Amino acid sequence: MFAQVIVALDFPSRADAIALVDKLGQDCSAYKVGLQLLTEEGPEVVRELVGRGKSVFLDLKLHEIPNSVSSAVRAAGKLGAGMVTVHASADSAVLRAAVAAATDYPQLKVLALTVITSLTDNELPEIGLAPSVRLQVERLAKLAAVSGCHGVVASANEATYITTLLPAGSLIVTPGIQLAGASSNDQARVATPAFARQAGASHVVIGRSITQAENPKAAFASALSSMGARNAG
Ligand SMILES: O=c1ccn([C@@H]2O[C@H](COP(=O)(O)O)[C@@H](O)[C@H]2O)c(=O)[nH]1
Repeated sequence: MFAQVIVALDFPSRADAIALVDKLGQDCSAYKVGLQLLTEEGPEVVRELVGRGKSVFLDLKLHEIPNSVSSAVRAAGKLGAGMVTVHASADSAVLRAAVAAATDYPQLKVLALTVITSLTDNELPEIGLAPSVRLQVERLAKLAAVSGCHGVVASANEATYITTLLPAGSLIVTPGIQLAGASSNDQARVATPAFARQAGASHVVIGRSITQAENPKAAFASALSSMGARNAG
């Protein structure tokens, strides 16, 4: 299976985001909308992407009481989002509420966020988590599985063992992807697209390596070709 590339539209405006979408054209079919663009522009930008036939990963990183998470997941489904994120550490009741809310929206997949890719073993003690990223990811991936989530978000470095913890066909979505020669910026658990694909990621999320590249179309093509894929589908 080819891993699909999702380009993160971390932009301050709709105009900037859509300019990038226009540059990539038919090559890219999946985009991530996160807190910056959503807060700046509201849900209309998601509707616009969906209207253009793009698949939208709405990265809300929900961590709330079950009723609020459930309502937000329904709102994501109504917008036509294809994926939405919930912090796995919110607990199994919250994850189950998210999955139940998504059942009315067949296109919508609930992803449980395990450990954010900017963290390493060094930061976990100060936030009261398991002593290693590996252990914390394992705990939360198992929780996601028993709660019925469609997949998880983790770094590509954990993807291989995550595949042994989740039901077959689960999504493993990996941010922290670095193209050759690009900076890792604030990411800590980084990997190349080729590594992520080999490790079993179903999707790679790439932001700045593409959006801030001199030639975003060429950067996107290089990510695809390094994974042995000919197109985004
Ligand atoms: O653990 C996580 C969860 C989400 N993200 C998001 O992915 C992109 C990565 O952007 P880059 O510019 O390629 O670093 C960004 O939108 C994050 O919010 C993540 O990085 N790690």
